[in-house]
Amino acid sequence: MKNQNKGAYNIWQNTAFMLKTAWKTRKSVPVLGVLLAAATAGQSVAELLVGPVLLMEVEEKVPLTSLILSILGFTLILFILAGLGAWLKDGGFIGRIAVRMNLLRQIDSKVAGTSYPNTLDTKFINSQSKALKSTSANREATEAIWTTWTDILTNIFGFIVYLTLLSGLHPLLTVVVIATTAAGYCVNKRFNSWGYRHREEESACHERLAYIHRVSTRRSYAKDIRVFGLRDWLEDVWDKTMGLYRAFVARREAAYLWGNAVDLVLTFARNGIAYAYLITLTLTQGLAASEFLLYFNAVSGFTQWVTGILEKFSQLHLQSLDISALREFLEWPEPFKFDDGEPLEADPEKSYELCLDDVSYRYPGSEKDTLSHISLTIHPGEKVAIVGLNGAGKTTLVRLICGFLDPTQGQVLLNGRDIRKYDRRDYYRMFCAVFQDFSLLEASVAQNVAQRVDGINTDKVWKCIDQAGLTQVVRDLPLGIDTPVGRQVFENGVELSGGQTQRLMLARALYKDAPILALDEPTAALDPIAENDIYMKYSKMTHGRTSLFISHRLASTRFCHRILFLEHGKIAEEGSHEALMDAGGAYARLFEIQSRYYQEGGGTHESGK
Ligand SMILES: Nc1ncnc2c1ncn2[C@@H]1O[C@H](COP(=O)(O)OP(=O)(O)OP(=O)(O)O)[C@@H](O)[C@H]1O
Repeated sequence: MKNQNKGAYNIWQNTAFMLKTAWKTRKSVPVLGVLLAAATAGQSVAELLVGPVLLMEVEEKVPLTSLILSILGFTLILFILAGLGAWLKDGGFIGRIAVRMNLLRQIDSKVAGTSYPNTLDTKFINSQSKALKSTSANREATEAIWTTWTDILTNIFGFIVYLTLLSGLHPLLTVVVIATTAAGYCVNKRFNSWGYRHREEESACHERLAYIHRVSTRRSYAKDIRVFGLRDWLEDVWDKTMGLYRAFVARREAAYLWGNAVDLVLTFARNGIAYAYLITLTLTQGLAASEFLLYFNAVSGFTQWVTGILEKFSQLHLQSLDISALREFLEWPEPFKFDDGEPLEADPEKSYELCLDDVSYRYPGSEKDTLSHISLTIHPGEKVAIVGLNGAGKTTLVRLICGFLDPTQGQVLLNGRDIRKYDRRDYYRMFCAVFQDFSLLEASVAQNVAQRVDGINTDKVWKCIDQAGLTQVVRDLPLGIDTPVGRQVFENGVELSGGQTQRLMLARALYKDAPILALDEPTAALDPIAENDIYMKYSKMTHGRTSLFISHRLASTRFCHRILFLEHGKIAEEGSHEALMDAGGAYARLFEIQSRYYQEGGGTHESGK
């Protein structure tokens, strides 16, 4: 485990990373930063010189016209440098945002493409929120680092010019100024790292607050919040978390306060020594007023440059830690093979056999296996149902078959080869799947069906919509297949009912035309007759194709060639519906109970089949 006070990369490595990113996104960003630093330092030097130079001219009694020309010259230089500074600052702004957006996009891409188990891993999720924080605003590390580096360069330019000016004074003075400032920097650095060392605590508060915010504002919670009076609960959790966060911030500020106090004492001592020396020099060697003014300003300015350099490096250190956290996220290890895996071509005309060889699976942190010692072969073209009560392990089994999870023991084989060998993205191309949670896009009907923006085959979209039984519904929409779905992005978007959405998902699965179909209870929200109708439709559409149907409503899947009845993570019974009914075991008992429920309690749908 790496030290939390240190990032995986140092300041220089992170600066190089940002330069590389900027070079690919906006080359102008670092260039404008350097020019801005030169303009700002130049302005400061001009401001330093204006008083002493004019005073010297007065002392030397130069003609009035020369004096006026000097004043005008300085005014012009200051005007140009200030204008140039403002122009460079504005010019770099958009570029800096573009670089940050590039990194944000990389985070999105990592999240969307990462190995599925990472998405269930709390450490990955925490790392993700740190990475998101570092790219979430203009003031955050990935954008603020440019300002910090510009400030450092400004201070270094100023430091060099002022050092040259002060070279006429005693070298010990320069040593004292640098030494006290450096000591302040070291103390500050120690205190400033407090925030980073306690980032997990801060991140936990942010996560919880963000969750409450999501629940409070998400439409899907709106009804429950009202019916169950969840508002009080939400407000309670929010208040308690805010209390924890406030306490955290108070501790952090206390740590920073100590750092600032030590720094203040050192600054006081440093300036005191410097000014005492200058005054002694004036009294003993009789410096001219213009020289006194120049050195006086140079000494105070010089300390400011040195402090500036060290303070900005301290700030850069914090920003570097944030950038390190971002890079660690982007480089988060992938347990699955992607580009380094063997390619696999999904051919709907080819036969595929899926085999689970003594497969067990245990969720990370769990004390027992969710699935244990499952051995199963799904033959090409076979329709297999996986049924069982809630929590039996059906979804977990589908996750293993679809390659979202790898077994903790045993192997999943496709045509006899361990699926871990393949590029996982290629393996996913083998499946068209519909899961319990729909992933409806805020996009047009056609884009939802084809899952792409360009190159949509509209004839195929209409065909799939027709097969899914949605033709009339889509024809009645204002823009047909171009009608946007959902109202979060589009004002004129349409809201589809549960059944219509289900059919749209069916059309999407048909459009994908993959060799294996997996349905994980996508019909849970539908009534049994609608569920049966949908399952039969899927069955018909995917005729001859290997298919998996998961349901806890046993009647929905009795058309399948084989039914696996899952209990406590094991295949308790297996066979056709008729064979299982004849056996009179747990499946038959559950089927009777469910049939009775639908006949007596829920309605007459099951009896009607
Ligand atoms: N991400 C997870 N981490 C830990 N345990 C999990 C996770 N997902 C599921 N489980 C556990 O695994 C067991 C099986 O869950 P699974 O979702 O596979 O069952 P299921 O048969 O599909 O249930 P349902 O019919 O309710 O969807 C449950 O006890 C569940 O709590």
